[in-house]
Amino acid sequence: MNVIDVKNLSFGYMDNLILKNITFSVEKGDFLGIIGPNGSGKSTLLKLMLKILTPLSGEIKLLGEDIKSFKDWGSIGYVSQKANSFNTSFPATVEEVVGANLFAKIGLFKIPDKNHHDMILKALQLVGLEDCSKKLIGNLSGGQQQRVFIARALINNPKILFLDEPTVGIDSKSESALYCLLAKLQKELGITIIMVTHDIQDIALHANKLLYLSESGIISYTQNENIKAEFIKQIYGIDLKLDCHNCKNNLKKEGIKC
Ligand SMILES: Nc1ncnc2c1ncn2[C@@H]1O[C@H](COP(=O)(O)OP(=O)(O)OP(=O)(O)O)[C@@H](O)[C@H]1O
Repeated sequence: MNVIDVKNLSFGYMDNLILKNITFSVEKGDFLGIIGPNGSGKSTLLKLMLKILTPLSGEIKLLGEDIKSFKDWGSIGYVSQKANSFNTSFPATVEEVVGANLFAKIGLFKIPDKNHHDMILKALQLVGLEDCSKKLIGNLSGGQQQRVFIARALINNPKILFLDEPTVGIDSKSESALYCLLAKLQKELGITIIMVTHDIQDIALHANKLLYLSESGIISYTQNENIKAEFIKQIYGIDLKLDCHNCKNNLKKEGIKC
């Protein structure tokens, strides 16, 4: 089943056309990596799929429904690029940051009840931070903070999780742990993952589909898991070693369970 269908999509800011006649689809449980040079429109494409922006022309369907009439936004999780620039000196605890996404459900001035606390704890358990719920967000590492933002996006049990450059500013160990977490969400919970990134090596290793946006606003797209290295070679001219065995060994060495 397709959870996202994008057909002949075009978009521009003022008279600057960024995306030209783009068509692709994403199936339930896919991990789609969106790659491409700076300014090619990757974040813009995410914002169109999240209805933050409106297409110039073309069609977007989420979970089988036209985005124009789509209402089930609880099924959609989003970790924006701005999560990276969240003011972490703000005196909020981890559970308050994660619970912020519940206010749409419980109302801004209502106090969360036990059920809501359980939802927060479950989201924190998914990202392995259940012991940090009372800590101030500013006292966590960059990688842990990124996990908190993912927990916030997971709290409503989304079917699709969009992430915009979630590995910016975190070290390679935290980055590996993040990919482990995403694989867990994809494989164990069946969450469809759409991630914008510049990490060609890691995304080619972990995503099962890749979409490359060029500077001219056109996409190249591979749905074939077996030709990801070939796809990257054609676009970037570099040879990638997509050796998952090695990657797992490295994670083991770093003490990360995957
Ligand atoms: N609100 C805006 N108004 C006008 N132009 C914009 C706006 N947002 C983005 N752009 C322009 O649209 C183009 C695509 O931007 P976008 O952020 O989608 O690219 P990107 O591929 O995500 O880039 P990066 O890899 O640097 O994050 C860029 O040229 C950018 O300057």
